[in-house]
Amino acid sequence: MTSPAPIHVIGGGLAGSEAAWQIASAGVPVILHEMRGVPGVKTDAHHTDGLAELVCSNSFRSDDWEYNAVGLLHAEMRRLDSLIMACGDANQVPAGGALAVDREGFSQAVTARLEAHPLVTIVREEIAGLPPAANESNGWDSVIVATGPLTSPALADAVLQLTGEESLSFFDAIAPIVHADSIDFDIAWRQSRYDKEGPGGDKAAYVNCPMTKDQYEAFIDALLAGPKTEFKEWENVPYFDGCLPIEVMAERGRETLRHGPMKPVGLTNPRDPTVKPHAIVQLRQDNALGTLFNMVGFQTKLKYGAQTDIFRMIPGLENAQFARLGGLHRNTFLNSPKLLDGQLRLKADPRLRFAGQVTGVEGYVESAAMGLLTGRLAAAERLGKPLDPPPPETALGALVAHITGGHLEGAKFQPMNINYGLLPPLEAPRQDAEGKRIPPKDRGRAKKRLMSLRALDALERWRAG
Ligand SMILES: Cc1cc2nc3c(=O)[nH]c(=O)nc-3n(C[C@H](O)[C@H](O)[C@H](O)COP(=O)(O)OP(=O)(O)OC[C@H]3O[C@@H](n4cnc5c(N)ncnc54)[C@H](O)[C@@H]3O)c2cc1C
Repeated sequence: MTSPAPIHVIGGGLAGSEAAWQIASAGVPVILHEMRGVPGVKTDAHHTDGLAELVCSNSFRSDDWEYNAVGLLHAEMRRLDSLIMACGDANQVPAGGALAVDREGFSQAVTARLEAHPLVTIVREEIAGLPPAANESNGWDSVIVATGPLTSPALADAVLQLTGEESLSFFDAIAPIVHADSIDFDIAWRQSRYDKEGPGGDKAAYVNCPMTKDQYEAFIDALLAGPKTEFKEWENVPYFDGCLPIEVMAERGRETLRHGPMKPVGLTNPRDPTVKPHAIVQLRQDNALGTLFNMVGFQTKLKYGAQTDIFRMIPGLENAQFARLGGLHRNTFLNSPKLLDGQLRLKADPRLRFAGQVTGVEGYVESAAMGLLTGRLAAAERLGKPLDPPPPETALGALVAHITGGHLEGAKFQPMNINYGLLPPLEAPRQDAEGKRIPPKDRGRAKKRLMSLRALDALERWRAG
């Protein structure tokens, strides 16, 4: 039997290494192109030539599959023979409930496993533009682009040419995202400014959180005093006027926010219609499922711990659970909901699949997870047995569904971590398996466990075909 033509993977980071492993494991040859290792060529964040280098923290975050969405993603990836998880597990260092790894040992293990695989060829070179034209045997008809948040400029420019101005971002400006079921609707209410109807006919698209003068002043004090993350020298993220960090707006004057994202006009608090709030924080639906809301205009460089403390000062958000916190980073990522199909192929040139952070997922584990999926999808296609992605009840399927379609149309697409809000909602259980009443305070946690069990069950059914 003749061997199938190879698949090319560009970028040997978290996503590309995992994709290459999955392709080779399916019996398909793979050529992995990584530019680090060429003298003088590297990104601003990488320091070594090792594959799957962790550029910052050494943590894969929580390893708790029952109650944490990233822990669930770990569990799903382990069941699908993930190289990144196997090397992470083999190189773990003590970190409580988190999975943290010895970064050098981890990267060396990934590199060694790939180098030793007979179907993997590693080429140290930059692909400095669109991949070459395909012929019958060179394999360039199936390419996975996994070049990460710091994709080399030559390749990023070529993708930009192919997809158009609005399609590739070089920075993210992320406002915090809150789980809808953690908002206190005894305080917050739904209404659009001036009851203006949206294109879908909705006059109550926003969630509004009112503030008195004292609450506003205390909030501004906290914003000004809160610890901020510094930019690295090379990051040099420009502040665009439309998306200034909220604390920078506050620094420009104590009233700036009241005339900007927190302006209290065109809104009436139904519980106190005659009193005009001094300021109002608005949240807008962020995903098609309606389980997540983003804080409008609240992009921030505040440190994560400070964000939760300060944003829980907002009336209605005292018990907010954050699906993700805000940030501003250098980050090359596609407008995936517009550009990619459900197989993570570029609609404008379907021989190109994208994987990793460049697709608009965020984090080591999420990036590797997208590598795992694209590797499997590309290998299945090469073998003439196309595969559907896992169902959205799984963490893997939920991530793909979000970046390729679950993000709300019209809203600006911003990178996303895995979280339970991306999975189809479930009613919080009132009783446990033995029929014992679950107290209301424990129901959210019980719901997460049910969602995790549902996910692993759905994954097994998908795996069984
Ligand atoms: C400074 C920084 C800090 C971060 N810190 C964290 C953190 O602490 N925790 C976390 O979970 N996530 C973090 N992230 C986010 C993200 O999860 C990681 O960047 C992750 O490595 C993304 O995986 P990836 O495979 O998509 O990209 P990468 O791991 O960056 O891999 C991309 C690879 O492609 C190569 N490459 C680029 N262009 C080309 C080309 N044209 N030809 C050939 N090769 C090319 C690069 O050299 C690189 O090896 C951070 C990101 C940045 C930028």
